[in-house]
Amino acid sequence: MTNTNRPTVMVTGGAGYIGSHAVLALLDSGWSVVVLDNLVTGFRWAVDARATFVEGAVEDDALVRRVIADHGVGAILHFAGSVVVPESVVDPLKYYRNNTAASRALIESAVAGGVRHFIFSSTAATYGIPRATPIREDAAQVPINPYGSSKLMTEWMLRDVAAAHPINYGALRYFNVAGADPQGRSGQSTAGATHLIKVAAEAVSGQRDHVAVFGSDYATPDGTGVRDYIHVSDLAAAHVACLQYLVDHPTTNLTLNCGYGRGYSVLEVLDAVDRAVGRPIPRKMLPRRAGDPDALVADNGAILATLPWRPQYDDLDRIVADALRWQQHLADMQR
Ligand SMILES: NC(=O)c1ccc[n+]([C@@H]2O[C@H](COP(=O)([O-])OP(=O)(O)OC[C@H]3O[C@@H](n4cnc5c(N)ncnc54)[C@H](O)[C@@H]3O)[C@@H](O)[C@H]2O)c1
Ligand SMILES: O=c1ccn([C@@H]2O[C@H](COP(=O)(O)OP(=O)(O)O[C@H]3O[C@H](CO)[C@@H](O)[C@H](O)[C@H]3O)[C@@H](O)[C@H]2O)c(=O)[nH]1
Repeated sequence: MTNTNRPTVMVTGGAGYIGSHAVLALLDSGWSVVVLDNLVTGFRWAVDARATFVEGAVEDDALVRRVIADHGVGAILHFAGSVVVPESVVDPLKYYRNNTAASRALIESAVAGGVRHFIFSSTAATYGIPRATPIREDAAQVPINPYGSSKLMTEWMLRDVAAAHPINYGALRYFNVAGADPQGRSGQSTAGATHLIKVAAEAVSGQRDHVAVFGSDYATPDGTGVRDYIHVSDLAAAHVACLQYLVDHPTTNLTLNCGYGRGYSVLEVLDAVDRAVGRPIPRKMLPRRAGDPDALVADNGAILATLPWRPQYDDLDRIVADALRWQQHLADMQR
């Protein structure tokens, strides 16, 4: 579709965890989608058959410009990137290349190709250690790792580019994304996961013999880290709502936290997993992991006030159940 109200959407990283759910949400809402992904951590099978798939990198200027022109791309949802915080500490240049520099190239191609709308996967990691929680969008952004810095620089590029060129943007700062498509069409599939709920799901399916609890001396009610877990399908729906807003308000930009505004501790999450499977999954109390803040909880007042988005799956047990079901599906596929 090249109609300006419903432009074709290019989804970078659409073969990855969050991107594949956004592709489903866009397609289910009637948008035309072309996915661009180099499959470094994504999976070709994760891309719904209704979308066009192009294998390639966002920093491949010639390819990206050809895709924009050939498909009449009018909006980009940019999920592609490197996402492992501890890896960013040991290999920061990878993150400045694949997140910051690659995004710079993509944004330049977008401007050159006349793309009018751009949504960027930002992160609560741009806040660093918050002074106050819940965190508002106007809180200081002082990232404590290269991953967060690489993402913050992309937010700055978008701010400056939108002031200079006819493009508007949404910077969506995700809190902790978890769960899987309730219809079982996608989920978190990358091996070697570090995310708590994914790690716990691997322990349930027998791929790990325990879950490590990193730190029990945090300034939180039970001493373990507190996070705001958002169901990936609610997050995907927020992207569709954001896109429609950008199309309807072509001179407005949005920077929005994506979370439920409520935190759960590591132990509360593991209790939910135990409840779901009806047996205790072994836990090992370990020292703190480097760079983990005590608590990260979103103030989600802005997204609720701006978009018609309302969470459908704001329930830890539901998030855990969907994650476990997807993990079982992956295990069955590997058999
Ligand atoms: N998972 C979270 O909790 C979380 C939280 C905050 C922000 N984010 C952001 O959300 C986005 C998606 O994360 P995810 O968890 O789905 O990760 P993911 O690794 O599953 O998805 C990333 C996708 O991008 C692709 N990709 C990577 N580099 C590319 C490049 N240069 N060109 C083309 N494709 C490339 C990968 O193959 C993969 O399919 C990332 O930008 C991440 O920083 C994730
Ligand atoms: O095996 C594990 C894994 C995690 N944790 C703890 O669980 C909490 C959540 O950790 P994790 O799931 O790894 O997420 P975060 O480190 O909070 O980071 C995620 O959430 C951020 C936004 O809040 C994103 O920017 C990052 O990309 C994403 O990895 C933290 O307190 C961890 O210390 C454990 O105790 N054991």
